[in-house]
Amino acid sequence: MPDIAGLPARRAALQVLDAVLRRGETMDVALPRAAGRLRPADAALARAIAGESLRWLTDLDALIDGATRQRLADDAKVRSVLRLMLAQALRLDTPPHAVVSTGLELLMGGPRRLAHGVFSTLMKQDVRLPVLPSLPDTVGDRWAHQWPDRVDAIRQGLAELPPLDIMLRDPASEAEWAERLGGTPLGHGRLRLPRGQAVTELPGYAQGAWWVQDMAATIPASLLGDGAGQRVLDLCAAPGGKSLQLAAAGWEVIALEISKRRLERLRDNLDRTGLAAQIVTADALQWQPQEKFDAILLDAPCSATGTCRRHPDVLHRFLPGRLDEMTQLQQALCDRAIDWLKPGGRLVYAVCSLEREEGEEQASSLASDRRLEPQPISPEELPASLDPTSEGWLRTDPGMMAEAGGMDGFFAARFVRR
Ligand SMILES: C[S@@+](CC[C@H](N)C(=O)[O-])C[C@H]1O[C@@H](n2cnc3c(N)ncnc32)[C@H](O)[C@@H]1O
Repeated sequence: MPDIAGLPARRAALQVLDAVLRRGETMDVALPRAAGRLRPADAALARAIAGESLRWLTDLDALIDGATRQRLADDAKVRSVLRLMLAQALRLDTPPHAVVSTGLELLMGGPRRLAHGVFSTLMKQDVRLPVLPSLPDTVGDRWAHQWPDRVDAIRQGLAELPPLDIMLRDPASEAEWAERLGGTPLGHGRLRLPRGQAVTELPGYAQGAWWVQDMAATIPASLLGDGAGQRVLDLCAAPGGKSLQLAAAGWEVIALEISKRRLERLRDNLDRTGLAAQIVTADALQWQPQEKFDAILLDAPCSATGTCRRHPDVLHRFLPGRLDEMTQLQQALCDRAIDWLKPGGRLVYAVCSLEREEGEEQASSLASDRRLEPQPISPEELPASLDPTSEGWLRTDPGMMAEAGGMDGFFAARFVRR
């Protein structure tokens, strides 16, 4: 029997939720596997349902728990199906009859009456989600402690899907592309477009005039400035937005990355934009360069909690116990990067993390390294709405520039090799 309309998208969304919550996979890995063979519209719907379920998971669970006499196990299939059903009704404005027909189908041979009862009760009660998404305790408690003045703004930034930010290959063409694409110029070749567009269909994509990159993610590479005649090592390079930026700024780029799979995106983007970088697939902890570099960008592997607006799965995959392992890896990478710099060479250390251990604390320890001298970031180097910290570092979070659509959480600090 053929599937009822819309069922494949819901089935894929359920698989993604399961992969993220039970196996700790990223949505970016789980989605292509679950939805890769679907029509583009169904794949987009699967992404939207899974994404909104993860963004509002804590609040959806509170609604489910309020409507069940016996608490459903965290990993019960019926709980996940209810999460998807409620996310569609409360966030995506899907008509209840479509939510019910597709949702119950996912529970063939299972507790369909229970799911139907819970969903109908909540709809009759006309329940609503809170204004700000509640955070899972693991990150909520940390951020309330680490960012007491920012945590509500961060939740506000998380509440809505982010706009589409792009970076132009030629920053001087900002006004032209702003008009052609109907975007808002953010300065230095950054443009902000309304969300929900088919990226590959937009003017300029096929010709490689731009690539997708969150506004905050564009800042670390820009801190190395113009690179004409100089060599830069992009130490953890994939999927490669920063390598493209560096190549566009005239640097001779050596893009090193351990993951072959993640490098495919960089290769595609280089082909499309006509920019050049030498790609090295290697473990940075084993590799040795032949010559030293004028600059190194270390966009280190991290918990990625700063990207929670675009990747709400990070909120549920965050394991405080893994932070030590991550910070040790970051330190080891920094240590090698310092040795590979020419005297006077610059190091930018960056992470897309809101965890101080991965950002501010790493920068403090680099500042006390005798081989390095801090090179503070000046306000003129940053987009108009941002200021450096008192230490001369960059710190962004998803609650900043909220009225204009927010930005990812990022940390960056710059140093010079003595
Ligand atoms: C934050 S991401 C880099 C994002 C990238 N700079 C960009 O702008 O698209 C960190 C990257 O480090 C890579 N990585 C992790 N450990 C590594 C290692 N030992 N050697 C090289 N790359 C590594 C990961 O595979 C991941 O792609």
